[in-house]
Order: sequence, then C-alpha cells, then structure tokens
Amino acid sequence: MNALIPRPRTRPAPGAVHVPGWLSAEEQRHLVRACREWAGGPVPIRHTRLPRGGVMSVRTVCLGWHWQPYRYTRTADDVNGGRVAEFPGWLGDLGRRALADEYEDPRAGETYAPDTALVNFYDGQARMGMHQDKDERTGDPVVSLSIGDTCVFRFGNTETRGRPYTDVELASGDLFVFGGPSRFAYHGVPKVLPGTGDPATGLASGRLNITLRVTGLT
Ligand SMILES: O=C(O)CCC(=O)C(=O)O
Ligand SMILES: [Fe+2]
Repeated sequence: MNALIPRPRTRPAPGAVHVPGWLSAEEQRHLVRACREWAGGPVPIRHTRLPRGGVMSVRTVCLGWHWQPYRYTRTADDVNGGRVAEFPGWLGDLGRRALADEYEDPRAGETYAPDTALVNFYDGQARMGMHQDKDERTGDPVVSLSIGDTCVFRFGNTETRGRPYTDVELASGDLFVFGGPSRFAYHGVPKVLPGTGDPATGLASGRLNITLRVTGLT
C-alpha cells in the first residue's frame, strides 16, 4: 500500500540524509537471517543494563566491538564475557555503498571502514530515548538500516535533547545516514508502529535497526 506513495529522500539537518526504500527485498531478507544468527551468539542478544540500574527496552547484539554504556570492549563483560562476532566484510561493503548513494558520488564511501555494528530489536513497546552516539573516537558517519515495523525516528540537534528536531518515519528498507555537522546530534525512537512491517522480510513482527560505526579503536 505505502509503496504506492513515493517517499522522497529528505535531509532533516545538514549532514543527515534519509533514503527511503534503499535496501532491496532480498537484502532485507538476507539481513534478517544474519541478525537472527547474530542474536544467538557467541554473545546473545540482550536488554542492555544502564549504569544506574535501568534496563533498555530494546534488545541489542553487537558485532566487531561490544558496546555497553558507555564504551566499546572486545569482550561482552556485561553479558557472558564472550568475544562478539566478527564484523563481516560484506557489511562494510554495504556501508560504503550507502555513503556513495547518500552523497550521489561513487567515490564518497571508498575510505569508510566501519568496524562495529549495533543490531537493535524493537518489539511494539520498545523505544529509545534521545541520546548522542559519542563513544566512538572518530567523526565518521553512522549508517543506519531499518527492517520490519516502521518507527518514528526523532532527529535533533547537537546541543540539547529537545527542539529543534524532526520526526522521520523509518520504514523497512530505509537508510538513514548522519555525519558531518549532524554526527553528534541527539536522536531517538519515541515510537514503533506495530503491524506495519511485511512478514516477507522474515521478520513476523517488530523492528530491526542496524547501525554501522567507526570506533577508531584498535
Ligand atoms: O533504532 C534506531 O533507529 C536508532 C538506534 C540508535 O540510535 C542507536 O543504536 O544508537
Ligand atoms: Fe544512536
């Protein structure tokens, strides 16, 4: 249904681009299969615990580097002590292609070398508060891919959690990149819209989000 209504590419802030319908149906199915495998381990997907005792409503599994609030480590000391799965080469290729398409310049992504991915699963109730992605030591862009149920993605400014911000609907297959002056902008997911995803992706319900990042760590 929604596919009948073309959704144009938008730039909610300088350095931030939303490219609707970027992933093909086959790429979405492939990513769902891969996420299902990563969710099983070596470090199983889990609700991240926050330092002050809270628990995030999304479930997360990491590749390459393990993220826990508020640092990256090689082993998942807050889960099972295991080493996270390798960051696969094909996911880096996808990230480079995302930047090339985002900038509409085939060379733009050439030097982009993401070394970590956070895979987030949202059920109908899950959300994510406004935050900055700032535990990376580089200013390289974050590439975000969405599959499954549509969500409201709130993209703000670098100064405060509040306004000005723009609410963007991220649907299955959408690409969102934030870099440059928007790299450290606050963003969050106030709402997932249950029942909006297509089960043909392999995801019967809920939303997957995969963000690719460059940690700058060795
Ligand atoms: O789910 C999303 O679209 C955003 C996820 C996010 O901001 C994060 O993992 O840091
Ligand atoms: Fe984030």
